[in-house]
Amino acid sequence: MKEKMEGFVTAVHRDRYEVRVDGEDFYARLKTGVYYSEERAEEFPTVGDNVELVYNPMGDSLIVKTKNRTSKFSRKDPDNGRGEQIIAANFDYVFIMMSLNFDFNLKRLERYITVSWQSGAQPVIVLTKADIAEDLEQKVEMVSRIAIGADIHPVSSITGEGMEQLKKYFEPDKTIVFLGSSGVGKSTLTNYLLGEEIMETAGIREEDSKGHHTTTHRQLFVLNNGTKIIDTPGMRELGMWIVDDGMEHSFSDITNLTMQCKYSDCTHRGEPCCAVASALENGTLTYARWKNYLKIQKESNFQAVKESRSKSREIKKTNKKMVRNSSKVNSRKEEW
Ligand SMILES: Nc1nc2c(ncn2[C@@H]2O[C@H](COP(=O)(O)OP(=O)(O)OP(=O)(O)O)[C@@H](O)[C@H]2O)c(=O)[nH]1
Ligand SMILES: [Zn+2]
Repeated sequence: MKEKMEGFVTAVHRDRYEVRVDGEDFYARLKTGVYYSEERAEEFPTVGDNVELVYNPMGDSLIVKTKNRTSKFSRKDPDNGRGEQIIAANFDYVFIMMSLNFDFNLKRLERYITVSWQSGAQPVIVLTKADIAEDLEQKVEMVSRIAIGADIHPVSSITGEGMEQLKKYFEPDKTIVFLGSSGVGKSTLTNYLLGEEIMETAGIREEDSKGHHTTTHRQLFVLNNGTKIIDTPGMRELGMWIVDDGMEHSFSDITNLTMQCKYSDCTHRGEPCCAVASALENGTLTYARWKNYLKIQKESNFQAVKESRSKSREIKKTNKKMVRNSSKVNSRKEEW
């Protein structure tokens, strides 16, 4: 008898998945007929995905369905037929972790915030190593100017500062994904919270005793209270993120300004009555933020142009007229 089960993916290996079903872990593989058939509709599962699988008592179970996602991090992947690689799925909060010492970088933070809004989850800014921060207040103030709509928590895993406020995110049934450079203190923070025995997992203890980082093997772990944490190495590479819609959130101050320009097609390059120019002049918008906005936007436009090009190639085969229109749109975008 084939038994169908539902679970979520806790780790992705080369061609094998770890799936947790009712607190028990199973190894599983993709069912070829579903995932590799010509007309397949199933998305490859990633860490955090809810999947259906058919239990196999003799070996690896078979994943037969990837359920719809509530949120996702995706990266451009030219090698993948879909042009997109999903790195994590179904999380509620993105802990954007940045240390308050040498790792502190507002430009990168603006990027992190953008990809977080894009993901569909709520960004939470966690500024680590508050104990060794210079100019703490000043830095928090700088962050608050760019982190529109996100809570900011300066914390220290050494002194415990700020930890109390973080606990509210660690609720049963919530999933938190960690986003941040190597060395910002993700493992230390997790262990700190574990040490307080709010939550712990066997998986973590196991790896700690070997002296390994908690992040080397398990990519999703479940705390005792039911909170899920996703910490995958894939989250560390920031390049090639898909950011299009996220910009409206993360740069909502600039989006609002551009709507106040006199001309609706203002390019903000010297037209009269340009709200962006005035804001730059009176200092309500910094040049650094404006430049970073343009840079991120340019990258995402570039991607949009590339995508519509490859789409138009597909269409070309069947409909030449549509291609003409689509290349018109492309050339307008490129002029920008
Ligand atoms: N002073 C201070 N040092 C910290 C704090 N948190 C972490 N560290 C130190 O920063 C270093 C890196 O911490 P990790 O927790 O390993 O960083 P990580 O983000 O997990 O790094 P990866 O696993 O490589 O992604 C270690 O030497 C920690 O002791 C903190 O709050 N204050
Ligand atoms: Zn303008």
